[in-house]
Amino acid sequence: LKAAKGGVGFPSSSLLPMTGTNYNIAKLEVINNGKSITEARVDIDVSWQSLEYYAGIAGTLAGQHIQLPGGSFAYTRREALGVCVGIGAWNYPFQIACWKSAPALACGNAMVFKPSPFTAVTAVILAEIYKEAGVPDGLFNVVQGGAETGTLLCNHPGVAKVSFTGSVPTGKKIMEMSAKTVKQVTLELGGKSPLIIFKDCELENAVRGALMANFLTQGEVCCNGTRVYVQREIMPVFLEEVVKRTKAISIGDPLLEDTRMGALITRQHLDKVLGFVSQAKKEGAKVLCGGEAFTPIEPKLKGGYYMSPCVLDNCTDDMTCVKEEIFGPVMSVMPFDTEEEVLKRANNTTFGLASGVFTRDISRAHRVAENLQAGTCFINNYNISPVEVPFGGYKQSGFGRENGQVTIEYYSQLKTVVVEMGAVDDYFNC
Ligand SMILES: NC(=O)C1=CN([C@@H]2O[C@H](COP(=O)(O)OP(=O)(O)OC[C@H]3O[C@@H](n4cnc5c(N)ncnc54)[C@H](O)[C@@H]3O)[C@@H](O)[C@H]2O)C=CC1
Repeated sequence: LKAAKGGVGFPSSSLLPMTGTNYNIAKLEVINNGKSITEARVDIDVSWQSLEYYAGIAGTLAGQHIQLPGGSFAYTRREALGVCVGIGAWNYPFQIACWKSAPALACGNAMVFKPSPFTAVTAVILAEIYKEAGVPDGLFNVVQGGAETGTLLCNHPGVAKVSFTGSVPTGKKIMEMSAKTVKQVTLELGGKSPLIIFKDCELENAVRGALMANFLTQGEVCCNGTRVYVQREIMPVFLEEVVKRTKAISIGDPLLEDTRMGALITRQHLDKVLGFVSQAKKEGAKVLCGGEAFTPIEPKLKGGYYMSPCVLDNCTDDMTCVKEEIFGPVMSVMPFDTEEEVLKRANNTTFGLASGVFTRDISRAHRVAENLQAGTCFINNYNISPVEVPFGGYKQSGFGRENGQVTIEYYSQLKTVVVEMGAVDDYFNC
């Protein structure tokens, strides 16, 4: 691992060259996960930005001074919670480890991080980086394992908080286990987010946005906008463009610079995603492109878990592909007529992680953003997650936030200190 890592230290400029520490971590992330090197590099950039951001915030943590009658006063101290557990999913292994550990350490906590067993490697690299940067032993720890290890961590009486990224069913279990000793919990769970495209949109951007909303990391992105609602008048031209571009996505060796879609995480997951496409066909959806297992021409990639990105037409709100999280490169497209109607349909889900709207009408854009029941609404773009901006869900997509200043609230607690400057009341007359 050390050899693969190459260099030492955190860079301080934005997007780095294709050599050096970041590139080597990105390469390992590709091997870990199967995503393209281009995306992995962005993940690693976002990760070090998270470390720098919270390192900067650490020195600004402060309480409040509150004047009371008679010269007395109170003040608040922002204090650490103690040992925090981070449990990660396999889609953004290094980034999730950074998004959890950076605010945790900045608030003075220790973290025990458990990566997904499918992507065990890069969290260890993060531990090595912390060590080389001077973090004392024991402050950031990586524990490997699956559900059993996660269960032990969540039940441990010495743990103050669990921050979890993963599926809704596991999130519910984590909450139940944490309740036994009243641990604080942050849950970043799944989604089935709506992307609403109005007829007055800038079409080129909307089409690019739909691709951004569906096909990053082979579609294995929790906040993806997989329910694409398109206003009826522009449906034919939208479909033509989106299908043309989806067919042009280069699938194959994720370590090559030109590749834009790599392999899914496991054979089992690939079969599950392909199963969703078959089910969609049975329920009446029309496959406009993709949705099949894909074999790249390079002999070494035969047997890899590749599939062609899929656009489904003729979808209706009651179909399985529209209701359930697929977590693969499958976009379901549906027509709508009015704003009121599409908002009702968009909100008719138990999830609430993200949402998006494309329109040139600024009043409508903000009205739609206000009325969508989701933790994030992207206007005229999709899947942009700068570290300064809070990220998290509504409804069964979870609670608590990652990124942004607000995350400090989720990794610290307030102590109130009350100071009496006068005499204590003789309340009991004795
Ligand atoms: N909201 C968000 O930010 C994100 C959500 N996800 C969601 O995660 C899912 C895919 O990721 P997976 O790794 O398959 O999810 P998962 O829920 O199966 O596993 C996530 C993590 O929890 C651990 N785990 C599993 N059972 C556990 C238990 N009983 N107790 C404690 N830990 C346990 C796993 O080992 C893994 O580290 C998708 O549904 C996706 O939507 C994924 C990435 C980001």
